[in-house]
Amino acid sequence: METPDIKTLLLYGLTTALAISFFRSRQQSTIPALGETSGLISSYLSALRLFRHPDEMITSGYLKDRNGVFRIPMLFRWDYLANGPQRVREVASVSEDILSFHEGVDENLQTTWTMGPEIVHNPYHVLAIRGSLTRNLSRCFPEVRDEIVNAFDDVLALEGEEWKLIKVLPATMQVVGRTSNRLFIGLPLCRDPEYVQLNIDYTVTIFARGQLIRLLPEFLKPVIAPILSSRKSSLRHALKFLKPILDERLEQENKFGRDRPDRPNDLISWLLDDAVDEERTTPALAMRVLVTNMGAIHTSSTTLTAALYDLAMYPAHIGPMREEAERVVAQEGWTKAALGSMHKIDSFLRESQRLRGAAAVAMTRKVVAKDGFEFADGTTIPYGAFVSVPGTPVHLDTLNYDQPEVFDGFRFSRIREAVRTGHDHTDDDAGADSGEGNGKERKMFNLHMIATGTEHLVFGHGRHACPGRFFAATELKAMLAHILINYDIKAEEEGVRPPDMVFGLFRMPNANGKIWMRKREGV
Ligand code: HEM
Repeated sequence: METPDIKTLLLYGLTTALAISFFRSRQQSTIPALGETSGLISSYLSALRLFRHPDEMITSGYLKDRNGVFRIPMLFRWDYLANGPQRVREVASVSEDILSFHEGVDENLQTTWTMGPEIVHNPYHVLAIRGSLTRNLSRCFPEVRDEIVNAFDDVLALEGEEWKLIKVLPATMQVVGRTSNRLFIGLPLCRDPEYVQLNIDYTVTIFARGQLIRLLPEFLKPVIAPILSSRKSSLRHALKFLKPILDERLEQENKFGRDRPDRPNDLISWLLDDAVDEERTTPALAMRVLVTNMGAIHTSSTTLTAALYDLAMYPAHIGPMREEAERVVAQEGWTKAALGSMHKIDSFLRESQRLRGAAAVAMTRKVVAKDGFEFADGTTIPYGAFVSVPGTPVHLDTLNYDQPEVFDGFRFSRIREAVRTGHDHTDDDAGADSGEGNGKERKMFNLHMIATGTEHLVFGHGRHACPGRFFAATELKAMLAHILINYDIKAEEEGVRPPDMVFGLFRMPNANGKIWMRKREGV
């Protein structure tokens, strides 16, 4: 079969878009809408306005009724946004058969076609990440640390004490790609530039192909989506690297079982702990490695990039965090437990995520219950619709944070310190959504980088909160501490932070931004 040409694809896309928008413009709802609902053109113009000014528009919907629900115009549909801590808790806790995270991702990224239906219907890799991977972080930390040191050396390639202008995002992608794969697959593959690049590119490919496939009418997908999808070619490329390793590991597992002293402690073993039937094959395992990389690389490298822009923009934070990193490492060495004592570094990363890490919306779910999803107050979201919660507006709400617009890197460590020393007089139940224990204990926990809450949504919240965040926090804190101890850093232009890039509801740090770096004297 021949690949359809671009004109044919555009024609399909346009026809579908028009049909859907016609339907959309007629959709009735009592839930207030942002923008025009009355006509085809006007509703498209509203969708376009939302694409260009997402934060501004969604904030206006949020502030109109902080506990309400409102609709926003997307290209093909109306999405619902639920405001207020009570509704965030409801969305966070409802089961997959009512509000589905995976069906939502499937529709937005066309997972069925781009990665395979088993990723939607049997996401067992999530269990491996939340369980075994997280439990093994302390034990695997020496390898993670070793890779961080080597990767920064190789990628920055700094000589002597000369300042060098570094393009941040490509550098952090390489470092995070290598470090993640040191944990997932180990040496020497984690240092193979082609393998690392394949994993970096995979996410971009999935997003691009997924958007194209989304334009197709459902009845054409079984025929055209496999041609547009890169699923087979990406898998073939991954197998070039992973097949020998996976073949051997499956053979050993079948021969000797899992209880053997020389069983490697890596993602392959953690996946094999839960993989059954057709998942215990080389291609199926290779696909899970790709998918785990997809969750890990871009998220963590954009977080580190944003934090480095903040470090260069607000250099007064460098001294106290450097002092903390040097002191803790001198006392405890480079261990995962030592990172737990780096409160300022943890706080800085959390603050950077609060201001730069949230998109305009968070926690997107698809309503899959046939009767729709009903909030406790009776507000109902219809079957098939998408519901999310506002992201940036929550992080910038004065009800949640003091002077929310201000970057205050030690905002969270200061409160932790005040709670620890008994000088904190704010409400003991503040942010009581996450963490265990009562009062003081819970409040301390809620301020850690990995703590999610109704007022901190960068990792989502509730049953689908990012399972990789414990690893992400470990590697990011170790990376920032390493940078502070070993390098000097300053903005390309003093006082100027490269502007974030915003594409509709997505936000990321500037991909072309640069900072100056040099090796510190005497280290
Ligand atoms: C700073 C880094 C990271 C950020 C900001 C981040 C953010 C997120 C967010 C927002 C979600 C969706 C939560 C929701 O809708 O409730 C998510 C889910 C997920 N993340 Fe992360 N993530 C990061 C790192 C990682 C890493 C390192 C891994 C893998 C080791 C990972 C694997 C996943 C997976 C598998 C899911 C899907 C969870 C599910 O199916 O229930 N993430 N992440």
